[in-house]
Amino acid sequence: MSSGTLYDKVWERHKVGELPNGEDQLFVGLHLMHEVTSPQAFGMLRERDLDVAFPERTFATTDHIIPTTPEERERPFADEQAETMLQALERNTEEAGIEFFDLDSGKQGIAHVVGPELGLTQPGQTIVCGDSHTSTHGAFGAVAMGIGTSQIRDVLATGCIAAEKMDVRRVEVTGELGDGVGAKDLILHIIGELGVDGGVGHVYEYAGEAIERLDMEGRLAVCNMSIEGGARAGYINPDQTTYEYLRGREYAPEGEEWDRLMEYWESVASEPDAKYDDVVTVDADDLEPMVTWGVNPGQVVGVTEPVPGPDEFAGKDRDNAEKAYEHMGVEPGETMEGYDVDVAFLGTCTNGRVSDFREAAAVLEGETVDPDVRALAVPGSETVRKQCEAEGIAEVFEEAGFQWRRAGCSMCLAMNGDALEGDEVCASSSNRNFVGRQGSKDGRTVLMSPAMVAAAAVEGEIADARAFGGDA
Ligand SMILES: CC(C)[C@H](C(=O)O)[C@@H](O)C(=O)O
Ligand code: SF4
Repeated sequence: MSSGTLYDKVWERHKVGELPNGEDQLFVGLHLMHEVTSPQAFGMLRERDLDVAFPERTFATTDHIIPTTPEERERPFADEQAETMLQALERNTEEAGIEFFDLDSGKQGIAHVVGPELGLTQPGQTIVCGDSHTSTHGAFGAVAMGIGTSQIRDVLATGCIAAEKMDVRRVEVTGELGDGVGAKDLILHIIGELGVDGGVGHVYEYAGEAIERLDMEGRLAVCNMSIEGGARAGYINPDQTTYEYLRGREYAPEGEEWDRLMEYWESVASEPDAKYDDVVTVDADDLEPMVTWGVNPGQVVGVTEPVPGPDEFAGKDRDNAEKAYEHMGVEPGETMEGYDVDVAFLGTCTNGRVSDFREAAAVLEGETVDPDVRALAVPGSETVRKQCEAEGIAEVFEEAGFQWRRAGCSMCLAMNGDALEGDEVCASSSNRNFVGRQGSKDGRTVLMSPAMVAAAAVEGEIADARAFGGDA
């Protein structure tokens, strides 16, 4: 078992007791909530006549079902199911006294974008949300994990969850990312190397030179996709980059409280002699912009590299590769560069932050979206949207021919009506390329960085963003 790691320290600090089934009872510092997974949990509380124990530790937002055009956001929504879900969240949060970042708050957005940017996400916390991409928040040096409905019920009723402690794998990233290669490329490469199931039973501690050099938004993108590599959570030890990002944010501590917490934050970082259950090394030198060729995030290659052939896989991986070639219509041995694209989608909890839009705007500046491409820019939050509008980034997108939308998950999961049609191919900055993920069973998703999405939008096919002098 690991010891002296941030994961161990934060876990022990929040452990209330051991349960007969071997799990631990863990106190939760921050609980984020969205409309999809919370209604059932509130229903369970009502059945037992229970109150919410720590409403001040829970924050709610609406992201999955929310329309992304101003017209469609008029209430009541045209989509009755979406309207019902939003009303349930409004009622539940109001009755419990939980702060809800609603459409009028100016703070609405994807839970994993909102938490960090408002300073709710802090180092050394235990953070949960009924959403698998809660791993995102680990970028601050927090133990952050997705939970299921019964755990949402438990955290609402008691402030605690029952959880099983995982092994810790240190993912040491050596070397330096080249120009036009960023955090998204790195995490896609890591998942390609370790496999989509590689992290099962583990949390990943990302460390090493290339990780330390990432800014907070890059670190968020890396930790976001931990779950796509099978890890229960992922984190990065807090450092000056973390503290500088956090200071001054709306919900961040101030004054003496800041000093007091800073001592705690510094104390939870992994010890230099910490013991890990496993250590793997990944090299960032010579990495290219990465693109997926298949139907899981681990089926990935560099943009100028050939798609691997069936002989390069064994067993289940080989079957999965065969299925992927067929669904995607890709030829082993060819590169993904030049693969036709119908839709370009920029946003999500992986790449819907200001730096992502800046990166894509650098590619789009003075360029025009291919007339055959439907291009959507969906900020991860209303805060991101307003910041991009203030910086003139939104204008670059609109002038190039992108639709500039309101904040939400949008076409990542297509729960809000933004969806692929037929067998459209989408160049997407999201995190999942599963069959049917973007709302059409024949739809095809190619995961890539924001700069690469912009390049694909302009070319109408997958293209190397480095040719645009894009600054990833
Ligand atoms: C709807 C939600 C429960 C789901 C998740 O847990 O991740 C979604 O956010 C996703 O990305 O598939
Ligand atoms: S943006 Fe996508 S991955 Fe993130 S929470 Fe929404 S649906 Fe899930």
